[in-house]
Amino acid sequence: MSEVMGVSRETWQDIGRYEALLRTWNSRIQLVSPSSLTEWQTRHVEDALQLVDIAPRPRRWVDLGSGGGLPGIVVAIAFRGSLTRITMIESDQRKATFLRTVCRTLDLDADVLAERIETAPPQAADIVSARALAPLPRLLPLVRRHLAPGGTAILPKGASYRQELEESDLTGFDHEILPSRTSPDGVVLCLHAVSREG
Ligand SMILES: C[S@@+](CC[C@H](N)C(=O)[O-])C[C@H]1O[C@@H](n2cnc3c(N)ncnc32)[C@H](O)[C@@H]1O
Repeated sequence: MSEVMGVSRETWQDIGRYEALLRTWNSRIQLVSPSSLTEWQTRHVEDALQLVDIAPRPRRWVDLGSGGGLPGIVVAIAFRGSLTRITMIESDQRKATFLRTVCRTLDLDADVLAERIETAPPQAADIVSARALAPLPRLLPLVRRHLAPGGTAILPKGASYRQELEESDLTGFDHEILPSRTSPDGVVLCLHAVSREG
């Protein structure tokens, strides 16, 4: 277990503490679908950890629509002790309370904005992630609001990604499509915000 995806024993211990909190709270507020918990490790944890491998040393990471903390909490655990600062934006107050409880209990260097992504102060992050939040055409304005020039959006997507790309205005981005390690039909879409200069 400690060797999975090159993650340390301490990180797995923290992920285990997060899982315990999530399972307890999930009986009161639905943070993830209960049926998905049977595949907790692959469907949620490894799905989030693959994003960390794509962005090895960011300074500011913002996760949009974090829900129960996926990928935001897993990212914060994985970057514990580094210079990376994580912010999760989640407008549902009960979910935001859960996220703050996890951050406090695990002493994570992360914060939670219980606000709408559209009106939260722009974060100028060098990495923006969003999982299961919205189709790409609706997601792009939200990403643009919080991404710094030269930053990268890392977006796990399902089989509909081709159509979403066709329907999106990617002006200002170079894009890269990486196969998902955890979902046979899925990809991780990376959008690099290119400089307008030159
Ligand atoms: C389908 S859930 C996905 C949660 C998590 N990212 C995951 O993969 O499990 C989408 C989350 O985004 C939040 N959300 C949706 N629109 C939002 C907005 N405009 N501003 C902030 N949060 C939003 C919802 O409250 C919900 O928790």
